Amino acid sequence: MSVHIGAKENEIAETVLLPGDPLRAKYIAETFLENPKLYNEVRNMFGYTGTYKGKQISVQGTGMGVPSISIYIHELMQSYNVQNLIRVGTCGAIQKDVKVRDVILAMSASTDSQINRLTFGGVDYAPTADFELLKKAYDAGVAKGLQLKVGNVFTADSFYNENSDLEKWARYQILAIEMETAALYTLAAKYNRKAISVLTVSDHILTGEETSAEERQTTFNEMIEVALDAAIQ
Ligand SMILES: O=P(O)(O)O[C@H]1O[C@H](CO)[C@@H](O)[C@H]1O
Ligand SMILES: O=c1cc[nH]c(=O)[nH]1
Repeated sequence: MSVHIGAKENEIAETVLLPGDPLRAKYIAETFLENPKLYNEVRNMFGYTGTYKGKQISVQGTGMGVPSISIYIHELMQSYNVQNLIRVGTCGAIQKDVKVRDVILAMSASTDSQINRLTFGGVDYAPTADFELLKKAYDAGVAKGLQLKVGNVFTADSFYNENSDLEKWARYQILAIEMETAALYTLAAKYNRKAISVLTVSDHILTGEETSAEERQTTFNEMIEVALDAAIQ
């Protein structure tokens, strides 16, 4: 096992879905995977492996924010040789034409996290999705008839931030705010692995519109199916 993941060698698939919420990991495993086996309960950050349309897939909760996801994906890549990392997360929209319940593919991620500036001596690094996975996810969404939004998201270090200039981020074409993708793309690049973030708009930050619990579940299903269909292509 690694420090935070209690799986044995070979218990984790080479492709892993990564929700922030460990209960979303449980929901995905129990709803979409055949024969799901729980491999991690350390800190209740559930991880499961099962099969989807005949291919072995794992799903691992990451917790919220850059430090938390960084721990899990580091250990998945370094201790379990995971090759494909697909975040399935929620986000808050900041563009008028991005609606609650839309599914977003994050082509790139801007951030106020200092993690890359610390790594690169104050120089900016551009965290970017893997093109192959991005295309697979896009094709999977189109095949399902979804109007996907594709573009730059913003990975924020704080959920409650009084100082963020959302109008400026929107003017610079940021689609939505979430809290992990910049770290996912940067660490995947560091270890030469493939990563994509597939996000559901759970709320609209400008209008205050939110999804109901039931609507969230249905919309989450679309995001999860896009991620799983991209994983098996
Ligand atoms: O729904 P998840 O995947 O946790 O993603 C979003 O939700 C959390 C904030 O509520 C942050 O982790 C943010 O990135
Ligand atoms: O990080 C997040 C996630 C969902 N909604 C937000 O406003 N922010």
